[in-house]
Amino acid sequence: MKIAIGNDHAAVEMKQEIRTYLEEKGYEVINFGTDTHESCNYPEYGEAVGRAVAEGKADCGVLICGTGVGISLAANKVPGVLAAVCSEPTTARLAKEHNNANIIAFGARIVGMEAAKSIVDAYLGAEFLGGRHQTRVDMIYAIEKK
Ligand SMILES: O=C[C@H](O)[C@H](O)[C@H](O)COP(=O)(O)O
Repeated sequence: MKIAIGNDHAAVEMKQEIRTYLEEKGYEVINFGTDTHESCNYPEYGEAVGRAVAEGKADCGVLICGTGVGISLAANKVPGVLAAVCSEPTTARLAKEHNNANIIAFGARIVGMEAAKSIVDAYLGAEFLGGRHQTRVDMIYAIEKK
């Protein structure tokens, strides 16, 4: 499974640790940066990860900025992306089970490292449940076509 990962300057250490954590679990991680503390603009990284997921270059994505909000907003502008900000594991699990989110986002200034790992684990361990949830996800994608 390929996971695209991206972040801004607020989340360099957390990205690096989550990247290593995922690689040690056997996932292939495609890093879109940033990898420096120089102030940068999160839309660039949200879009890059969003496009990688939407184009099938990655199976899903992980985005991290200060709060997870800005970088997920940017990713959600890419057609085909459903990026969900999650600050705890239950929401992360349900973002997959109910919403079929293909990107999970969180904030390095909001959650600690262990919580971040739990969020990622909960998301990656979940399966989309389909059924009534498929109907609703289809409705979300239909909004892109209006
Ligand atoms: O939603 C946006 C993110 O939290 C950014 O990481 C944050 O706005 C960056 O702020 P600053 O440029 O003050 O480090």
